[in-house]
Amino acid sequence: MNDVLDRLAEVLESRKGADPDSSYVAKLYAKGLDAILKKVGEEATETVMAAKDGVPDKLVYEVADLWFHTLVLLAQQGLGPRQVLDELDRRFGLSGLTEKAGRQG
Ligand SMILES: N=c1c2ncn([C@@H]3O[C@H](COP(=O)(O)OP(=O)(O)OP(=O)(O)O)[C@@H](O)[C@H]3O)c2ncn1[C@@H]1O[C@H](COP(=O)(O)O)[C@@H](O)[C@H]1O
Repeated sequence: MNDVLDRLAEVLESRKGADPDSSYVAKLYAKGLDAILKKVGEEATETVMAAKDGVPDKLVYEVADLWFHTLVLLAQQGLGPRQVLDELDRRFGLSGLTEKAGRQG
């Protein structure tokens, strides 16, 4: 599953320096950080509204838009999904240790 994120991250990287007229991502990069942050904010709001509507397909669609735009943000900042997945993995490891410690205590 992470393969999708890695492959998408590669595409996002390849759009750096691409023609903004031929690529949505290149256009976002050209507009700059504030424009990307605006999209992240909009997609977060649309995600909240979709959850409130209670339509599962709509929620999945909006979360995909949100994830996509956060990946664009990470790429623009010189980061990628790998760092986020590593952080989640680290927390998962920590919580695993906590549960283990709890069981032992
Ligand atoms: N996954 C996506 C993806 N998800 C959403 N979007 C775009 O994100 C925008 C979502 O914004 P909105 O829902 O607000 O729609 P909108 O009103 O058209 O948005 P704006 O033009 O106002 O920003 C739409 O224009 C979608 O086309 C995406 N655009 C591209 N990708 C992926 O990124 C790759 C590179 O895209 P290009 O740079 O266009 O080649 C593609 O191969 C895809 O895999």
